[in-house]
Amino acid sequence: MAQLAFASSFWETYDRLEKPVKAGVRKAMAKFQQLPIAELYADKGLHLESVENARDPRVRTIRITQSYRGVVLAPDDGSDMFLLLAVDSHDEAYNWAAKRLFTVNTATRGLEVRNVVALEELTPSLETAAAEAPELLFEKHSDTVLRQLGIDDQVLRAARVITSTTQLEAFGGLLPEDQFEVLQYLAEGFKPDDVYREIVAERRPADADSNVDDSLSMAITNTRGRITLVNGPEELEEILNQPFAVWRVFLHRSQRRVAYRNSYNGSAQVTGGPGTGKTVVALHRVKHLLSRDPKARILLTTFTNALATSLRDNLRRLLEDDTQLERVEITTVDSLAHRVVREHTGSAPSPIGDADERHLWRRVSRKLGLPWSEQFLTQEYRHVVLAQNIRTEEEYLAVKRRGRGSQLRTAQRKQLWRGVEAFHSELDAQGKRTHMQICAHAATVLGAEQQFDHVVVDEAQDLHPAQWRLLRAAVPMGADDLFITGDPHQRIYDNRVSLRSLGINVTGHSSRLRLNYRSTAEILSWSAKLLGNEPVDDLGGDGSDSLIGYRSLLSGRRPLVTTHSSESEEVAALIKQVRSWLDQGVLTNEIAVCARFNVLLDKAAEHLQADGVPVVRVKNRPATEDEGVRLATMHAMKGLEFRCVAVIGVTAKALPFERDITPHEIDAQQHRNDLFKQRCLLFVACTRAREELAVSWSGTPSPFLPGGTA
Ligand SMILES: Nc1ncnc2c1ncn2[C@@H]1O[C@H](COP(=O)(O)OP(=O)(O)OP(=O)(O)O)[C@@H](O)[C@H]1O
Repeated sequence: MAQLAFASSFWETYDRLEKPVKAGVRKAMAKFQQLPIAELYADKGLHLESVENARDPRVRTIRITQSYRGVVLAPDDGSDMFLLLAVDSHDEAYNWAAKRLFTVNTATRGLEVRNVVALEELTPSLETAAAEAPELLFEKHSDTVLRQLGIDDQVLRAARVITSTTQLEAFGGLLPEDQFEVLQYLAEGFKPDDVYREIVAERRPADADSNVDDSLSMAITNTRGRITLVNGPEELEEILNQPFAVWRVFLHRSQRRVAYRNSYNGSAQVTGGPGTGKTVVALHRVKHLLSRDPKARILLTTFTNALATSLRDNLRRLLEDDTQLERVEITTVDSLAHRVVREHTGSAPSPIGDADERHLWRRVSRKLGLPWSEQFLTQEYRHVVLAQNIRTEEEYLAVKRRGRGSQLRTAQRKQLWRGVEAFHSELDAQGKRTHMQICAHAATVLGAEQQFDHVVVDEAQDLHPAQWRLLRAAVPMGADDLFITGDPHQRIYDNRVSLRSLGINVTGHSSRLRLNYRSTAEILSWSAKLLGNEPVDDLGGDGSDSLIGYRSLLSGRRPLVTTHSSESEEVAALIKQVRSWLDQGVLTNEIAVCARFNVLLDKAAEHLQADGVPVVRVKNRPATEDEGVRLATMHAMKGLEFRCVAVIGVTAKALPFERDITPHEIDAQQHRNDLFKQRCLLFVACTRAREELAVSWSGTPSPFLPGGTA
């Protein structure tokens, strides 16, 4: 009987295989566990055969279905260990198999794979270009140093022609995994000793100096981060049957590298477009921190209660040991603030909702005859007063109103401050506080107690400075204090911060993920156009961010974009669309219908139910397995994902929604920010779709939509 192992390259696409192909994988793998090696080779159904012109003679293919082949690495060391590398359509599988070479890293002793054909083709032309280059990326490191870190002859030759980190990243997919990571660390300015400690020492087996076994089976056993060994039929069944569980076992190297870096000398930040696995990385970071220090207490935050519930479920699945979960508080920043204030004062704070806050500002404005709208006042209070923690009139008169595009002279500021005081008195009279005030209060309490050793923040792009102050106060400043993940392109609440000014410095510890695991390339490229050409402020407020290099390896149908003559016609078309997805075998809980406002969702719900389709509101926090097409406003779609998504009512009236847009003449900067926030909202909604996206409207379409309708 053979021993089975699975490589990360296989898992990266496994989830996307059609059901019959997955069944074929299960059947083929079961044979490996049942048949003696000689019978495996003789088995007509499996058809285990070598690949003509393969660069690695140990590469074989197996039959999965009529049109799909699996690629495996067969033992040549007398062992019975087979490694499943990939499953793809017939021609793709052979093409992939023929170009790959597998080697054992001399330093980490792990098994690595390279695209040897592409490397051979590319290196000579780059050598010519490098001869002219003013600077080479690795010129300060000698061959000896690079070799000690596991760089072999072919990679050394390639490394010697690389001129920039962009070029290194472009090379990345071709290079052996551990060696590429070593080069990335060096390119980031790490000293060779630190790279040895972070990568080589972490992975090299303890007995590597005395045991020089370089056999395939030993290398496979040594490669824990990229290869899973599977023992027995039950484990096989479990690993192949868990939907969406792949991320638990394998991280892409760009993800692993940030999640499992032993330690950051301070805070760290990970950005990336939708679906690049930021949440996955945050969860693995928590796992790493828990395992590294058996006493560590961790705060893991996200933006909504629904996302906190899903984080808890996923973390429970990821951790091997249930007691570890007890050391993690998983919550939203507002709930944390609420708890801290409640525990400190002995009574629960009473927060005021957004609508009531606006209403209160309207009252104050009218009462004092202020010349500003409630919207202007709400934003001034939020983006200036609370953001910069302004407590007195003197502070307000002196403050730089960052991010605001209107001027306020001293007399106007004095007048506005009267408004702030009146607003506070009204709140006091009602015994209420805004969420941000509760956060500010909690920050002062936590500052004295510091209840956590590490803080991991997901969906960081929408946090207000008051919320950041609370997070900063929750953990002592030092190594691995905050680990932050977020995407500035998904900023839907227009909170901009300077992390540095809040005592959070991620300089030198900032990484970007570029590979999208969720959506097809067709959905991504269409959705990216929704953002227009506005520069996007980065997460920490130090510069701008972009989606350059952001891509998906998955492909599928182009988004279906349709216009309708009336809302009723649009809803009727929606019912048809949902029916067609259900007919294709998509489950109700894998479909979401999303609109800007609840009125249209109510209408959609009514018609879907009348047609016999069960529905459930995302805000009611259904369990993952609960039946029902998910209905959500665009805001509630944050962080979620579904196989099929219908975004309806994308009209010029809804997006942009005029009431939420500051008029240009009142504040030009805020006007731009408000508009962009709504573009982001549509972008977030559309990028929740894994396989199919349908976008529709009736009447005049939203100007945010890329031109052309179906
Ligand atoms: N290494 C991986 N292998 C396979 N699937 C992965 C991997 N990393 C992430 N995924 C899958 O990709 C999808 C998106 O991941 P995740 O939600 O972490 O992305 P995100 O960057 O947080 O997205 P968003 O910003 O849009 O909320 C999930 O289905 C996740 O399971």
